[in-house]
Amino acid sequence: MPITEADASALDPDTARALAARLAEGGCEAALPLVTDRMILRPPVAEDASVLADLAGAWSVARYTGRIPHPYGLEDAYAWISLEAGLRAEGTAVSLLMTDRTTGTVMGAVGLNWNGSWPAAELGYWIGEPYRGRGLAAEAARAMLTLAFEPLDLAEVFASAQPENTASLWVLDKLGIRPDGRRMRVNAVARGEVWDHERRSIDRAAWEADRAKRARLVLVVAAALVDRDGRVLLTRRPEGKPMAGLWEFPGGKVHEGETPERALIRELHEELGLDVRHACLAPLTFASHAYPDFHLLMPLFVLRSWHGRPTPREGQDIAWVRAARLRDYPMPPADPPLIPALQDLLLV
Ligand SMILES: Nc1nc2c([nH]c(=O)n2[C@H]2C[C@H](O)[C@@H](COP(=O)(O)OP(=O)(O)OP(=O)(O)O)O2)c(=O)[nH]1
Repeated sequence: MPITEADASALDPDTARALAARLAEGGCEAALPLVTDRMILRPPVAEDASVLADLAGAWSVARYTGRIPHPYGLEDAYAWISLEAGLRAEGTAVSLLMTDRTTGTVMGAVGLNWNGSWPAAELGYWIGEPYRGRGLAAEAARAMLTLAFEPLDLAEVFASAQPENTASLWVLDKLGIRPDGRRMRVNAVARGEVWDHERRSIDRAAWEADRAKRARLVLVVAAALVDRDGRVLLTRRPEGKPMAGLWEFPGGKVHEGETPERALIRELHEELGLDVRHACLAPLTFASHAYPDFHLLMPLFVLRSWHGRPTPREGQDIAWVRAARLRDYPMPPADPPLIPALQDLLLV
């Protein structure tokens, strides 16, 4: 639904209350926090003030954002945290910190604000200097689109970026947030300027089409080969393949007309020169993971007996790894959730 100026900002108190309830943290009815492959996106709290002041205090952050003043100190961070808590509680905006899923480190912030533009929301984000170049802003912004169109049921998300801010333009392009022929004015407090920017937006229909494309299921089958010492065979994705260099369980795509078991027997022969019998394949668990352009569904079988010695036939490195050490090997993002099932099986 295209948003016109006349539709905008008709946010009645009941709608705002409903949106605030969906943003409240706690039960599984609530939308927050958001979990992505590498991050937990959660509201800021007072304890975050000093790290926020450090990260957002850098000119490299302030110069491209509208709302962050420069210099930016501890008091500014406290004020922002309390302002955002108020907006979230009243149901007119949500700002979340990008935190590392493993360490909890705060890396940046991402927000939606529909105060005055409802049912459209403005998307904004910034990322601290040490955490750039890893695609984190796009990952966080994608989660915000899901938040906007699903639990919050908004109709459009819009944004803008300075023409020389190529990293930010790349994020918007990647998410399908495209120029919509309109302009928007941004009050850039750090520079004391008013920018007149190309407005970019994505509406619900475009977001749903993109999501449907990315939901295409790809069935891959893989095996955890376990040797007599209880070690697991990992193979390293060779150069030239997507995710080259990461360690994975041997296997591959299930072809048309194949069962997962037949496909696995074929792949283990092609990749490692092994002969495997169907009866030796024991199902263990599965991975279900949303990659940017497809959804992976991957049953994982355990195999303790085979004919032949694993011999890499596609130039890949191989490693026999103790169950307790599996996390030391960088894996595709679909794989780490498989590790606990293997450790339960193999660690006594
Ligand atoms: N084999 C395997 N693939 C994995 C794992 N984890 C994971 O995300 N994948 C993904 C990577 C790829 O996108 C996809 C497997 O595709 P592939 O390209 O390796 O499969 P294939 O051998 O059939 O390749 P090809 O014929 O298309 O070249 O599954 C894993 O542990 N093992």
